[in-house]
Amino acid sequence: MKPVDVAVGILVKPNGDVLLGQRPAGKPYDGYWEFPGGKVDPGETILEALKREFVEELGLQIHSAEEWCGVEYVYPHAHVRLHFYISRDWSGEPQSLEGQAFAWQGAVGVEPLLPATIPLLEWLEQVRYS
Ligand SMILES: Nc1nc2c([nH]c(=O)n2[C@@H]2O[C@H](COP(=O)(O)OP(=O)(O)OP(=O)(O)O)[C@@H](O)[C@H]2O)c(=O)[nH]1
Repeated sequence: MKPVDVAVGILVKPNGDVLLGQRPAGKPYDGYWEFPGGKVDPGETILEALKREFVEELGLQIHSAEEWCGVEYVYPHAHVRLHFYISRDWSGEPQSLEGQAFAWQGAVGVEPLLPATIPLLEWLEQVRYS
């Protein structure tokens, strides 16, 4: 399976909370929580995809974001290459434009999380309050 590039954004509030979304019904792993994002379209940079996904899914504008880390994971339905970005420079209030639930979390307490996303939480503790 050829890897698919996915742009994923970790939006951090000044108090350190991060935004998570729940995958809607009908998608693989529906009901699982993830950091918002989606597949990079052909001809698009990862940052462009990130900004587009946040507008489409949540009505949020990301003004700038910093590349943080990459994780590759093979699911039964896909082989993904996740590009995680951190942004503290965004505007708007999240809206559920695709019917998904979302939540700002301090210590991440929502469950279940997508398997590829779980190791990120520990790393995140080291940067979110910096
Ligand atoms: N946005 C996001 N996707 C993640 C995370 N962790 C993770 O494994 N993924 C995987 O990355 C892919 C994201 O693509 P997507 O949400 O645009 O695509 P999808 O599977 O819903 O399919 P579709 O959009 O073609 O219907 C999925 O395969 C998803 O399982 C994460 O934290 N955030």
